[in-house]
Amino acid sequence: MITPLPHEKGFHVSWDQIHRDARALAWRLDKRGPGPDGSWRAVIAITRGGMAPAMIVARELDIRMVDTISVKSYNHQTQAEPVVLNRPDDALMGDGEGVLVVDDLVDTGKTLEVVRQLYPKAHFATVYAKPKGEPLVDTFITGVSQDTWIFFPWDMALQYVEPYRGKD
Ligand SMILES: O=P(O)(O)OC[C@H]1O[C@H](OP(=O)(O)OP(=O)(O)O)[C@H](O)[C@@H]1O
Ligand SMILES: Nc1nc2[nH]cnc2c(=O)[nH]1
Ligand SMILES: [Mg+2]
Repeated sequence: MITPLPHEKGFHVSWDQIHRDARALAWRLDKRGPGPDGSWRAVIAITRGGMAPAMIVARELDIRMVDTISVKSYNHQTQAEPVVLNRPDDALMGDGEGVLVVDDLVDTGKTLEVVRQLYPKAHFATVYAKPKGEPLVDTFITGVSQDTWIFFPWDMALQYVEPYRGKD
């Protein structure tokens, strides 16, 4: 078990924001693949957080070959060693050349490290990146400080909040 780091700040991402940021990621990756026309062979989502961004990237870049690699690292905010629970066929993946691997974020980089070992020639893209994980990611959109916990819309619900005057 790895000791959890304190997260002093929260960065709350709405559906609208993740949609915009995942689109920006797709546009940045457009025509940057190793295909003759700059295309990518496939999009691989790192589940579960990478699934929504990977879907948006695949849609924007018109890539129909989409698969998943299942990696579990965190239980809520507590980190453990990443475990690969399921992965695509080796026939599709090879060494990863021409494949876009997408995740919602890179934090310590442990998850990407494990997937990179499996597919060293793949291109690794995340929507958000914390400083420790930046060396592990090839393309990302927004940098977030290490002491921030990112809250995604699929982990949240709208809630009643007391009026400001009603507190104390
Ligand atoms: O860079 P790291 O420190 O390894 O952390 C990043 C990973 O942690 C989260 O996944 P998590 O294991 O919580 O699973 P989930 O995607 O199913 O929520 C996130 O979606 C990344 O995949
Ligand atoms: N939702 C979420 N999952 C994570 N896994 C590692 N870091 C984070 C984070 O900041 N937010
Ligand atoms: Mg994840």
